[in-house]
Amino acid sequence: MPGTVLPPFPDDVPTVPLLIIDYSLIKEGDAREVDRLWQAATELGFWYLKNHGAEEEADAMFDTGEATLNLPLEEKMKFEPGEHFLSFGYKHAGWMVTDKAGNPDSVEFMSVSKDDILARPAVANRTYPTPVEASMDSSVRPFTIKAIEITGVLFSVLGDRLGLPKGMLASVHRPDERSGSEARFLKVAGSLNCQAPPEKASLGAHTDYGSFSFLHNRLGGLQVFPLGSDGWKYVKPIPGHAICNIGDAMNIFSGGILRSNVHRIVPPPKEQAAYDRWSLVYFTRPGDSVPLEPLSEQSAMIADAVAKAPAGKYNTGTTAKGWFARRVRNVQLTKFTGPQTWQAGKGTEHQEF
Ligand SMILES: O=C(O)CCC(=O)C(=O)O
Ligand SMILES: [Fe+2]
Repeated sequence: MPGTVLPPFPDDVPTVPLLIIDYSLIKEGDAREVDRLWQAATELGFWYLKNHGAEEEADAMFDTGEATLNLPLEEKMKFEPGEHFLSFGYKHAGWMVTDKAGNPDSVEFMSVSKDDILARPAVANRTYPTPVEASMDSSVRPFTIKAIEITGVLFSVLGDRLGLPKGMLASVHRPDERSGSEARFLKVAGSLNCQAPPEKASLGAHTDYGSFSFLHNRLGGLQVFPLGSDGWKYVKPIPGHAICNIGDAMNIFSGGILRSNVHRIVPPPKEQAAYDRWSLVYFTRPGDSVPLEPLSEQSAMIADAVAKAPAGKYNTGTTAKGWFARRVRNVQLTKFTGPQTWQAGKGTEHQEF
């Protein structure tokens, strides 16, 4: 709630020391900072981003998210996507499974399609609750435009380092091509968190479906499982710092060079658990029709990585839209028939936990 003083993140829980990347230096082309970004994207696939210039837009979006997800359940349920949309609209807590045993999640989301945000007043996919529609000009579109701009700069730098022709990554993420890109508000009610054990997943272990996630946290609860680690580690929220991560599509395009790391949400640690957990993310996903295959013909470095990987590992045989649809479909509680459904919804780096 605006004005609520949140308890600090505890200093006695295991955290992952993400690299802090300075966006203003990346924009200037600072060679050392570009090296650090490359290290973050290839080793863990998660990093903090400071000086990104979207701080005010993100704050305004938290207000929009609270106004939206604090609506009565009955009102929010009018915006459930139904069968024909991928994820745009409202997802109630308990709609998804969190693990192969079929335990339900406890996160609710409102996901707003980039195509709707950029098309308003026209409707590209659907409409959203009044607080979202009424804030399109004041928060939703300004935040989205900043997120698209920041993502474009990071992709340009990562594309150069991958040996891709200039504009290659931009061409598979054109804002004017219909895609699964979306701004998402998330809430986990404190009343659910404080009854749950600290290890109970609110959102199960997953990799992100798309290319890149630009995430904003206030309370803890996000955890990452670094490769070779002895367990889950919290990502400590730092004011003004976004949390960025690579998703499956960039992992596939790069033949595995960029990492799409597994993460999950658990109740915020210790005293923080009693509070509602709000978060905000902009997901960049490739254009719907883009084949999800390594960009080997455009980069010798990617071709070499693919040649060294097990045969066919990165050949999905589907488009970005097909990949997204498969993953969303198989995580639904009502479609769950056993561990095989969970397995059928997995992404590039799924491991057993
Ligand atoms: O709320 C968070 O911190 C993470 C959300 C997330 O991982 C997702 O929506 O994919
Ligand atoms: Fe995620």
